[in-house]
Amino acid sequence: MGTLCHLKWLKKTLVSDFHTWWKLQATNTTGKQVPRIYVTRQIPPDGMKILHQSRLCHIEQWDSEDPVPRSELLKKVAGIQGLYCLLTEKIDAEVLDAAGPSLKVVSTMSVGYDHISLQELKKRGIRLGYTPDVLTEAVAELTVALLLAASRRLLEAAEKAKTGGWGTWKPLWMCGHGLTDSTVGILGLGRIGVAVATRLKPFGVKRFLYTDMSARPEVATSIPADSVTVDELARLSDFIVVCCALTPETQGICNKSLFSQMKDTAIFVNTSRGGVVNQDDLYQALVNGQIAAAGLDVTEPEPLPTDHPLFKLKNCVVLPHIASATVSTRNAMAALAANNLLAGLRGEAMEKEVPL
Ligand SMILES: O=C(O)C(=O)CO
Repeated sequence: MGTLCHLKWLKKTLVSDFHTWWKLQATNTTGKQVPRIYVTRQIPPDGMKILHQSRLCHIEQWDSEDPVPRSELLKKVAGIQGLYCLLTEKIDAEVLDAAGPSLKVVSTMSVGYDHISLQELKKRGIRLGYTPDVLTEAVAELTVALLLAASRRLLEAAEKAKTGGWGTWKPLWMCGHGLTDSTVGILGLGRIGVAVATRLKPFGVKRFLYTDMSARPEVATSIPADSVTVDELARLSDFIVVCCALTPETQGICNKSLFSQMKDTAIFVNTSRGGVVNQDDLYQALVNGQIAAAGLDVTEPEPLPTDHPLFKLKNCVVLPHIASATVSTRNAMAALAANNLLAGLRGEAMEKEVPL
């Protein structure tokens, strides 16, 4: 056999061996074909354990802390039945077409699903699982921490202390704004908005206001919080906390109009999605002293480039989207997403499913 022929034979053998191996991988111990799923990242152990122990599916994974490159995702989804994804993956017609008609379930390890085209899923009859509730407390806690960091100038003050800017105790130095007797406005009174209000109440907040797509009297009375328009929220609040989902209605809702009506002592906090805020307008409001300070856990894009003007402002605290980042919360999210995926593959009701 000539060298070329030999190489061709070797390639054919390897390819055929790969197909045999692949078929073996995609069967369970009873020899039955099992669904193939793709997991787009390293996920917390509780989620992985549930997927492995189910023995219900053959798992392929992007085994990295960093997002799967788009080209790799498009390749890997071909022929899968289930997709376990994160908020960093845009799941649109291109991905769904690459997956093909075998795809039955998408499960995202997030409460937000603005990265997924619901319309495209619906068109193809694909079900969607998500992870509400399990992260509510962690996100609310971080929202309070961020609010305090921005309003009491924690990062600025700590930096001064560390770098020799701490001269002596000065009556007018590093003064911020406190929650006692304040009015707090919540944009989006869902589970997280309510949890934030509950946590802020013991700080002595005088009045809670909220704006939502429609009034939510049942939850609002438990705080209590008054329903107002966006303009009233802007004018009356000492603190505005954004807790709404990113939808076509909320895209860019925090803009020049909102910031220009806010008090110049007011603090703006966002732990929902960066797309809710017009960042150029926010930057101008912070630079021009239209508002006192901002705390952002989410930005557009993410990560926010290190040379972004918002990073240059003393009165803006930017965190790298860590609101749900506690060990137990991330494990709970991973487990819920895994259980949703498995339920979907079995054709059963998911614990948390987005109605399409
Ligand atoms: O679950 C989500 O949507 C997040 O933003 C994670 O904190």
